[in-house]
Amino acid sequence: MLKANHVTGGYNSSFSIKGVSFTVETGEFFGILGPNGSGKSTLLKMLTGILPLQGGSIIIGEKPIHHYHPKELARMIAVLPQLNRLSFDYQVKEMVALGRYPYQKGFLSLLTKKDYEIIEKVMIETNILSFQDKSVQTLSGGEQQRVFLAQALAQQPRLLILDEPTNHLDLAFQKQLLDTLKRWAIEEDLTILSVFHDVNLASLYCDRMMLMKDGQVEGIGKTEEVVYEKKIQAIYETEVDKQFHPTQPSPQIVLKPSKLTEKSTKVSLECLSVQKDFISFHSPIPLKTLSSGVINAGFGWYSTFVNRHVEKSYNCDDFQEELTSYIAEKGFNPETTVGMMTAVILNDASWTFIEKDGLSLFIIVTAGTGNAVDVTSDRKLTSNHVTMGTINIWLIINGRLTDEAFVQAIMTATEAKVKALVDHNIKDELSNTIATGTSTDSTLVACTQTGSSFPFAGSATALGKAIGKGVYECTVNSIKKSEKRMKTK
Ligand SMILES: Nc1ncnc2c1ncn2[C@@H]1O[C@H](COP(=O)(O)OP(=O)(O)OP(=O)(O)O)[C@@H](O)[C@H]1O
Repeated sequence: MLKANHVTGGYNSSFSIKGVSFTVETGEFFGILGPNGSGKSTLLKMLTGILPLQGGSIIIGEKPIHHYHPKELARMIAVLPQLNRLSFDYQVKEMVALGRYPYQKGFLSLLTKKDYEIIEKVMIETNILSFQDKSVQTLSGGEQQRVFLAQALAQQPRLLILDEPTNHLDLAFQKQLLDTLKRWAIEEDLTILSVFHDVNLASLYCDRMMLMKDGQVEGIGKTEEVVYEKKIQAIYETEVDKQFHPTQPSPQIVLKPSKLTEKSTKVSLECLSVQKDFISFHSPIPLKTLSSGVINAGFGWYSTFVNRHVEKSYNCDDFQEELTSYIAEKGFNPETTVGMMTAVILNDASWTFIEKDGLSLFIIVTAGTGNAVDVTSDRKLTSNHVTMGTINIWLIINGRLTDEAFVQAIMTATEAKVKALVDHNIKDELSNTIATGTSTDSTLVACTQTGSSFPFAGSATALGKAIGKGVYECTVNSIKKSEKRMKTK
C-alpha cells in the first residue's frame, strides 16, 4: 500500500530525514515512534505531499505520490493532523460532510444519498451523532478530535495517516478511537499509519512499528521485536522497565522514577498478628508480592496479608467475593490485601524470623494434613467442591528480589514442604502413597524491594537454604502441633 524508498529531505535548516525506507501493507496498522524532534511529523509531511522530497521515492498504491491528481490523492489518503485551534466555525455534521469532497463531481454539487449514509455511519462509529448539530468551536478538544476522525473516515480513504490521534482524549475515548481504527483496518482493509508518543498504546494496537531518532530509522518490526528495554532506553535516553500487558502479548514500558531518597524500611515480627479466626501481617510499606492467594493472586504490591481460618465444610459459590467482604469487615483494605483461607486451626501455625549472615526473612506456615494428596498418584478427582487449603506458606523477605528469585523462592519452599511431608510419612489416604501436599495449598513471597539484593533464591544460595530449612521446620512443627492437639482431644 505504501512504500518509502530512501526518503530524504526536510527544511532548509540543519534538520533532515536521512534515507528512511519502509513499507506498509494493505490493512496494516503501522506506528511511527521516536523522541521529540526525531522527525516524525516531518516524515508525515513528506508522505502526504506537503514537503517535497530531496531524494528517494514514495509509492502509494501503484504509483509515486506526485503522479496523483489532488482529488484522486484525497480518495486514496486521509490525514488527521495534530489538533490545532480552529479559526473557522462549522456544524459538526457539516464538518464531517467536508470529508465527502473528493467524491463530488462538479462545483457546488450536492451530497448524494450514499454520501449521507456514509456520513451517518462514521458519526455513529466515532460517537458524535448526539452533537451533530453543535458548532465545532463549542466542543472540547477530545470531541473535536473525534469530529476530525469522522471527517477523515468519511473520505473513505485506503490509507489513513494520523499524527498523535489520542492527544486530548481521555482513557475511554483513547480506547474507543483505537478500537474503531483497528476494526476499520480489519473489516474494511483500511491501511493505517500513525505517529504515537505513547509507546504502550502503540504496542497494544499496532501490527508493526518504526522507531526514529535524528531523522533516521532505529528499528522496524513487530511490536515485540522493537519494544524492549535497551532499545527504548537508548532511543529516549531514559531509564525504563519492560513488562507485559496482563491480558495481551504486548510489551509495555514503564518509567523508572529517580529515587531521590530511598528509605530502607524493614518488616519485623511486630507486623504479625495471630487471632482466633485469622492471621494477618501488616507491613508499613507495600511489598512486592507473588502469590496464589484467593484474592489478589499473582504479582502485585500489597501491604497486608490475611490467612483466614474456615471450617472444613466451608462451601461458597463466590468464595472470592465472600473473602473480600470478610477482609473489609476486619478493617483491611481488600485492594491492598492478599487473602488466603485455611482449614487449619490457627494455634497450630508455626513461624520463624531469621536474621543472620545478611539475611532477614520471616516464614510462617499453617499446615494440617487433612486432605493430603500425592500429586503423582492416579487418584480420581472426586467432586468439584474442594476443601479449603491446609498448607499455606508465607515468606516475607527484607531485601530486593529479581523475578527469577521470586519464582525460585516458591520452588524452594515447595521442595521443603514436600520433604517435610515425606519425612513425616504423611499419606494420601486414597492412593496410600506418600503425599506431596494437600488439595489447595497456597504460597506467598513478599519482599520490601529495599536493602540487599538477591538475584537468586534456589538451593545453591544462602537465601534458598534459609527458605528451605525454615519452611521445612515450620511445616514439621505445624504438623506436630496439629497431631498433638488431635491426640489430646
Ligand atoms: N517548519 C519548520 N522549519 C524548520 N525546521 C522545522 C520545521 N518544523 C520542524 N522543524 C524542525 O525539524 C525537527 C523535526 O521536527 P518534527 O516536528 O518532524 O519532529 P517530531 O518527531 O514530529 O517531534 P514531536 O514529537 O515533538 O512532535 C525539529 O528539530 C524541528 O525543530
